[in-house]
Amino acid sequence: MIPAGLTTDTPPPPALRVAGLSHAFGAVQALRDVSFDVPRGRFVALLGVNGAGKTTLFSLVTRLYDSTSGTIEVVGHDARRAPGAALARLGVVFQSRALDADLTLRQNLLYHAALHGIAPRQAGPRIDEVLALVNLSDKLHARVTTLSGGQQRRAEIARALLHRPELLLLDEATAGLDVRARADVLALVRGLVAEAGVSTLWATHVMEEINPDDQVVILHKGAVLAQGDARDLAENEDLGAAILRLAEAAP
Ligand SMILES: Nc1ncnc2c1ncn2[C@@H]1O[C@H](COP(=O)(O)OP(=O)(O)OP(=O)(O)O)[C@@H](O)[C@H]1O
Repeated sequence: MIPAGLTTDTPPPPALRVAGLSHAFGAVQALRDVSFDVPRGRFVALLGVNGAGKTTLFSLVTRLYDSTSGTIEVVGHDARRAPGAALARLGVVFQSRALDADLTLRQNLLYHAALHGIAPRQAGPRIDEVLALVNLSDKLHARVTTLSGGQQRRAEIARALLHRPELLLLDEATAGLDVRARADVLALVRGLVAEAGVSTLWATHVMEEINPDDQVVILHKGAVLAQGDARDLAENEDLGAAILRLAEAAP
């Protein structure tokens, strides 16, 4: 007999669950027992200075490297046991460029649509859809080289959204942009979270990019120093100390 008000339904899995994840490059321990969740529909900031392990973490989640200890689940799908299902729900914007600079935006996106197995007939409308989401509809036939740095980043985000992922990973997405373009890209991603419900893991070393409503995971020397709501930063001594240590460690 189930008491009134309770149900047997299990809660839906988070967009991303990382549990006990470790990774070494030879003698270099890049990640140590890292655990955190990205809840559905949330913006989670992964904060860490250079070398903290953010890119290694992304490489493991995207299966660029095999994870041999710990687990990674994307919307409940184990990245190791069911990589196809996990990767289908994942969109990634890496630090390195993913678009061919000499091709037009349309040519680039058609190519990536084909890589994702999107049928040619569906690709056109899907490209229009993602370019509208990143405010680049008027650049469909522009060559990537003619776009500004901020527009190129937005185009990379459009590419990552082509297969309608539930989870978006962005690795230092504002790196190399001027102040205005940084703010535009960040506002765009926050809009995707708020309006399209895309769960997001935003890796950064810039504390100013974090809002009080965000959840924060602080990664330092491969380990999670602290995690929690950003608004608790001022009151939470552990988190405050972690931020301080992080700032002191920054180059
Ligand atoms: N392919 C590799 N071979 C050996 N060591 C590596 C390799 N990739 C990363 N590392 C090391 O692992 C640690 C974590 O690096 P990682 O690139 O993940 O950090 P990061 O937080 O993404 O920093 P950055 O923003 O500079 O890329 C560092 O000590 C780095 O030197």
